[in-house]
Amino acid sequence: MNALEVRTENLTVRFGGVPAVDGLDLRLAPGKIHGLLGRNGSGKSTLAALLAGFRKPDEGRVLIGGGDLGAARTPYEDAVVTSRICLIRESGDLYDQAPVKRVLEYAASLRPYWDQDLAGELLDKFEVPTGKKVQKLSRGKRSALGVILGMAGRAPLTIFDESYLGMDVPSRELFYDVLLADYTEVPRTILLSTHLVSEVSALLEEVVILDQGKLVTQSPVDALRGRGASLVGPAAAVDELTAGLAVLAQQRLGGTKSVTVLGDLDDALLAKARSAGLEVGPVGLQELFVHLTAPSPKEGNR
Ligand SMILES: Nc1ncnc2c1ncn2[C@@H]1O[C@H](COP(=O)(O)OP(=O)(O)OP(=O)(O)O)[C@@H](O)[C@H]1O
Repeated sequence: MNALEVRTENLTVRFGGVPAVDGLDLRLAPGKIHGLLGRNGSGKSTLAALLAGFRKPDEGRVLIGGGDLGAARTPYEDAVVTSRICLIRESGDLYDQAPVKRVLEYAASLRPYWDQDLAGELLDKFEVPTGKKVQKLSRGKRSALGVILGMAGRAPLTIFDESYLGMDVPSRELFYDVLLADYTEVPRTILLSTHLVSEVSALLEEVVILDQGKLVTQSPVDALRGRGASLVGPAAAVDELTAGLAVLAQQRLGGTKSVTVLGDLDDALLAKARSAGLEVGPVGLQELFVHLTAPSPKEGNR
């Protein structure tokens, strides 16, 4: 498996003295699909640019190693490392005046692991016309082109920074399917930066959550989802069993209620819930994300 490992040490970038990425110590294990989650302005794009070597940190460092690179090195101004990293941003970073086929040829010339057959297959699937200039593509087709470049590049570290936001729901679904199928065939380290948490949660193995440039948590998804539970069933029974617990979210439909609680449920409570006919499951990633990144009452906007 040619997948890169990413580490950051005290990684910091400031704009006008205000930190956008603030002392991050991270490790992205090789060969996994990681989610980079955070609210608007939390530092996701800045972090993605740092990992890809597009930007120099003000403090600390990024270390990329493993796969065919071997010993870890910093990506900034290192062409060997950056040729193995593909960052696709929402803007696309595409040359507007060029026809799609030129953009693809250019990407193929830069990317050591480029797969032309995959590119062709994805162009058909996403129905992106190769003869048109990039400038003439709709927003959704530009996003699809970004996704095609990111997937066909098969870079050992591939980062999608909200690059698929311009796509409609069926196209995003297609992207998730294509990503999973190709990752299974050719495992690499993938980082998906997004706030569409519920859409991508099934794809993710690990998540990094940022808030105001700081690390809130880095965890395998299963461990994170185990930090709480959801109980669904007759409203009266759900209310009785969740009284006094930390409730993250609740929903009622007729006589049925669903409540998400934080914290471990003890065995006695779980047994009671099951005997009352309630369904007990793990907490949703989106609900946890909202909880973990909720502004504290004293904080204003940045
Ligand atoms: N070039 C820049 N100049 C000044 N401030 C910047 C610049 N780029 C980012 N910032 C600021 O840094 C912080 C983090 O921005 P960043 O774009 O990394 O967040 P994000 O999580 O990607 O946000 P979003 O989800 O809205 O895209 C924000 O406060 C933003 O205003």
